[in-house]
This record gives sequence, C-alpha cells and structure tokens, in this order.
Amino acid sequence: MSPKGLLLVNLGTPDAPETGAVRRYLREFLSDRRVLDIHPVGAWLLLNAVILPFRSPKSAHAYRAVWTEQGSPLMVHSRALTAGVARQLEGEYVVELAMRYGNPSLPDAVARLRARGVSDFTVLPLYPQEAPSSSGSSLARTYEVLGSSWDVPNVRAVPAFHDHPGFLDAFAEVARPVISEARADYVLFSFHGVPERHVRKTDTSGSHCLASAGCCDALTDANRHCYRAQCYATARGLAARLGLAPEGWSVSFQSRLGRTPWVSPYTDFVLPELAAKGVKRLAVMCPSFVADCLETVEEIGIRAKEQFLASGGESLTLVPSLNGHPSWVDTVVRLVRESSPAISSPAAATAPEARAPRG
Ligand SMILES: C=CC1=C(C)c2cc3[nH]c(cc4nc(cc5[nH]c(cc1n2)c(C)c5CCC(=O)O)C(CCC(=O)O)=C4C)c(C)c3C=C
Ligand SMILES: [Fe+2]
Ligand SMILES: [Fe+2]
Repeated sequence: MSPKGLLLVNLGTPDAPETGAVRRYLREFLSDRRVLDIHPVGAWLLLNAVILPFRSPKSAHAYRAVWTEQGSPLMVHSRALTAGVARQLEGEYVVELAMRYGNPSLPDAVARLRARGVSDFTVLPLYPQEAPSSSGSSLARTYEVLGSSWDVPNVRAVPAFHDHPGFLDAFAEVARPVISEARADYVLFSFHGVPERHVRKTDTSGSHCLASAGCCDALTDANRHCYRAQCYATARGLAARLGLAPEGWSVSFQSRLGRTPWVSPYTDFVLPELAAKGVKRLAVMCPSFVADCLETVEEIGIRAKEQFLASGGESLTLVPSLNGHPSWVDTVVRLVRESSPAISSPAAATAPEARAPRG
C-alpha cells in the first residue's frame, strides 16, 4: 500500500535577514490576493513604490534582531515540530514541512511526497484560527499544487483548532510556569490582526461580524468561521485553563499593516492603557502563532516591552509559543489521527449496510 502523506504548512520566512531576501519574501507574500485584496494595479503600485522599498530594509533589521545560528525562529521551530511529528507517525505517514511563501516551497514538498509514492494527502495549516490570508491561502495553494497533476490525489484538510482541548492544554502547560515565575498581575492575549474587511468578507450570516461590540463573545452558527470570534474563543479557553479572573486578562490584535481599519483593540493602544490602569507585571501570550517568529520575539518581546516599560509598567514577559513542545507534538499527531480515523479491523472497514444481518 502506498504511504499517506502529511503536509504541515506554515507561513514562511525570508532565507536570510538581509534586505534582498526579505524583499523577495515580502514580494511573494504581499502579491497574494488573499493578503493584499485590493485592485491588482493599485496593489502592484503600492507594493513596488511603497511597501517593498521602505519595508524591506526595516524588516531585515528586525529579522537580524531575532535570527539564530540555526536560522529564522519560525523555521527552526517549525522544523522541530515536523521532526517530532514525523517520529511519532513513522510507518503511518510521511511528513513534510512546507511554507506558503519562500522555502521549503509547497510544490517542492509535494514533489518529495509524490516521489515516495504518496497519493493520499493530509494538509494541516499551522494556524489555530482560520483566516483567508493564512489558513485559507495555504489550503488554496495546496489544492492548486495537488490539482495541477494528471492524477489528482485524495486530499484531506485538518480544520482550525482554535478551541481544540489538546491545543489549549498544551499552550496552558507552556504558559503556567512562565506566568508564575514572572509574577504577572495581568495576561494579555495578543493575536495577529487582519483587516476588518477580511472579517466582513467571511461573514456567512452577512450581518453578524463587527456589527456589535459583543459579536465575538461566543461562538455561534453565525460567527463560527470568523477569525476574530475564534481568537476570542481561544483566549477564553486559555484564561479558563490558567484560572485567570475576568479582570485579569484581555484580548488585543497586533501586526497592523497599512491605513485601513484592522480588527481591534490594537495591542499598541492597549499596552499604555493597561499601564495607566496600574498593571505593573504583564505577561503576553500570542496564541495565533504556534511557533515563535518575528511577530512574537521582535514585535512583542522587544518593541511592545519597550513601549510598556516607557508607559510605566515594570515588566513584560513574552510567553514562548508551542514550538516543538512534546504536548504540542502529541496534539498535532492527535489532530491528524482525528481527521482520518484509523480503520482498526476489517469489520469496521465494511459499510454498515453490508454488515447488517441477513434475514
Ligand atoms: C497568525 C496568522 C497570520 C495572519 C492571519 C496574517 C495576516 C497578515 N499578515 C500580513 C502582513 C505581514 N505579516 C508578517 C509576518 C508574519 N505574519 C504571520 C502570521 C499571520 N499573518 C507570521 C507567522 C509572521 C512572521 C513571519 C516570520 O518570518 O517570522 C509580515 C512580515 C514581517 C514584517 O515585515 O513585518 C508582514 C508584512 C498581512 C497584510 C496580513 C493580512 C492581510
Ligand atoms: Fe465576527
Ligand atoms: Fe502576518
């Protein structure tokens, strides 16, 4: 029997912390119509005349602050996760890491799996909450790559795991000792933001998302696929596991790009508000990222910390992400197995009507 293939897909990162490499990465990333969803001519002009010339050197400088001897944090942690998952799934799945942008590219990862005889694919976008610009784009590109061959394989997608107990338990396990050691008096859950228009575009009810202050307070049929509502669901699940009092935590959104409104409240607005309210020792969790990356280590661990201290706070502790933590590896294995239940016996593999006693 040919082996099953598992593709773990993350966002991607530049090959080097240098302006040229960052420019190449940003060009591919921001040319994605699910990321920059404006008129193609406007997008081309904005990208080439404004974003690439100004942002590439600035971002390269930021990447240099977090780059390790093994490479970009996102890559290092994604590889550690992949190795752990591959070890546990040996004999069941062949596992490859793919990046939506940059390397290892999706077409290359798919080609490696194909070369091993894989014709049954499972794809797991490494984003807890679903957004068109993250998991949506990863899935669309995977389908495009797999669908471009003559013999189109079976493909199964692991759904977003924003409220999966394994994900929440693993993140709480990582956070508990860090929050305790930091003697934090408040926990901020800072998620990657998205433009408000993206949330409205995915509003299947047509009238729920961002229509009222409390529209993300519970997951309902109307907002089940709303990125912001899924972020709040994650935060509630973590706050409950960490035993946080209602006045001891809140949610914010980071990493805005451009001038259009993004989902709020914004992390860089919330930080001085918390300091003004008397929060002294702040812990920040970033549960839209399963691997530490530029947006956690630099944006929160360096810049947000400076901002909070300058606003009167005493300390800001970044809670590390799941990275290659054993409980997270176990959860990914569980997510994969749950998406494709094993057939345990020939009887279970038989259709129920075929098994019905003959009369
Ligand atoms: C958590 C999921 C992510 C969503 C949703 C997302 C949307 C989104 N991002 C940008 C613009 C940028 N993001 C950048 C970095 C970055 N973004 C994510 C994840 C999500 N993005 C990650 C994991 C990273 C870190 C990558 C790394 O190498 O460590 C960047 C590049 C860095 C920079 O210049 O600041 C940009 C640009 C948009 C516009 C968007 C939704 C429309
Ligand atoms: Fe919503
Ligand atoms: Fe991003």
